[in-house]
Amino acid sequence: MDSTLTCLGEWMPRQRWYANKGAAPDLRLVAEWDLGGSPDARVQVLLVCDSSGGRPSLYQIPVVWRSEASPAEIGRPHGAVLVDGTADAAFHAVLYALVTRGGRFGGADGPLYGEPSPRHVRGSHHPLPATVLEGEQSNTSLIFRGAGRAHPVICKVFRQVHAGLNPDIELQSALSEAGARSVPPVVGAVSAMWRAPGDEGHLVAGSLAFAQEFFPGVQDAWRVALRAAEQGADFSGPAERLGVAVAETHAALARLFPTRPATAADLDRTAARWRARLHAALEAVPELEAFVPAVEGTFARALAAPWPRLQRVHGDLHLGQVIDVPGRGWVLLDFEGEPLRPMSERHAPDFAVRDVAGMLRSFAYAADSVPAGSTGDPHAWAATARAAFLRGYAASGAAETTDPRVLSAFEVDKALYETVYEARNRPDWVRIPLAAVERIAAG
Ligand SMILES: Nc1ncnc2c1ncn2[C@@H]1O[C@H](COP(=O)(O)OP(=O)(O)O)[C@@H](O)[C@H]1O
Ligand SMILES: O=P(O)(O)O[C@H]1O[C@H](CO)[C@@H](O[C@H]2O[C@H](CO)[C@@H](O)[C@H](O)[C@H]2O)[C@H](O)[C@H]1O
Repeated sequence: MDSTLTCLGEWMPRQRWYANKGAAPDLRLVAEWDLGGSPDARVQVLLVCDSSGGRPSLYQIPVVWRSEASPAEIGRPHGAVLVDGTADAAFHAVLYALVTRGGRFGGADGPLYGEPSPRHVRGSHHPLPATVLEGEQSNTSLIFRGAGRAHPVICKVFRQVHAGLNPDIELQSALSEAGARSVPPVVGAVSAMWRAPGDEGHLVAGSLAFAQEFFPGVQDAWRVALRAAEQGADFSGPAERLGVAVAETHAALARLFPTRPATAADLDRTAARWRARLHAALEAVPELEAFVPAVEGTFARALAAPWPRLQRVHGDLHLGQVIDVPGRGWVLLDFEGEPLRPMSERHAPDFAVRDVAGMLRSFAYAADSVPAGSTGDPHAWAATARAAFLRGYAASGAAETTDPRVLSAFEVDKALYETVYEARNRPDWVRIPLAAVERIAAG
């Protein structure tokens, strides 16, 4: 009869959030918490360490143990029915209570606890059943539509978990508390303490879930921009407002968290990371070899230019991370940074130009995704959106503008990151960042 870990090992590689695609997971249980439920639906949160990749990764797997078959079944360890908690109403109810009302559950090494935000108005209502947000997500988000006057809530269950406060929670909570309207109001969070899977096994605390108000009926800008690019419809108005919103968010982050001038050591570290990404991209997509001299040239020109200050940033800004909310304006989501970057780097002050470059790459991504034969000229569309975004960013006067040589280098670096990301997750899309590197190389 299969064990729980065997069932998880067969199920995890089929999940979008499983990072080490192509390998069989090598799993070890690190922590588990019993979160109640009923005798027919026992709710647990498991932390499992996967050592199949180069670097061990710790995954959060909420589960529900049921006696009857379920459409969200993971497997049947020891004859019982093990269900994916994110698709099960019993886990939804516990999660909603944790983020809106708080609570604490003991574990062998430390507790799992929920904390509502001090600004969140606690409701006594019961949520309607949650739905899982569809889409290509690194995590799993649940939407609670709520009853009565309660606001809908989106709760992101982090799949890869790390010691320390998740930057998504850290940055968005600080911005929201400072009154920024460019992030959704915070509802609450879930954290836990566990023994780190390394040799020393010391006790650490980390984030498991983050809940914010959900804006219903708003499409993410990727879908909106893609449609505009397909139709050749002008996007310069929204792009310019988006530039202003990103600049104001950068300025707010620079007020809320420490900033410092870039030193020679920062430039060396950045250059080393650019080169490491170039090598990773070459391994994933050997066709890039022909463009190496041009890429190296872009890096060298940037390193000779003046550099901006370091500060906390979004870290993975693209059109899929922003929504244009009627009556509120542009809202930025998901401040977790790039999923392929180590968490220690994502917590550190960085260059705001990384976000600007990410958004510029995204306009180009939309243009390169337009099916052949559509009306309009997608590349002219992207050029107009790009110029409008940069105009908004500079005109707001809120944030530092960066030397164009430094911006170009961050754009190439982002395209190299995208090459690796797409090779691992969506191989059919690799042609998009590859074409970008080729264009940059052609000058
Ligand atoms: N507060 C919100 N209101 C409306 N839509 C949201 C909200 N938060 C997230 N979304 C939608 O969910 C998608 C995924 O959320 P995100 O935080 O980017 O998750 P992930 O870290 O898994 O990529 C976003 O692109 C957006 O479309
Ligand atoms: O949203 P995530 O933090 O999970 O970001 C990762 O996945 C993104 C794709 O979902 C990826 O973004 C790339 O594709 C987008 C279109 O789907 C495009 O808008 C972006 O410009 C492009 O980078 C992102 O790089 C990755 O970190």
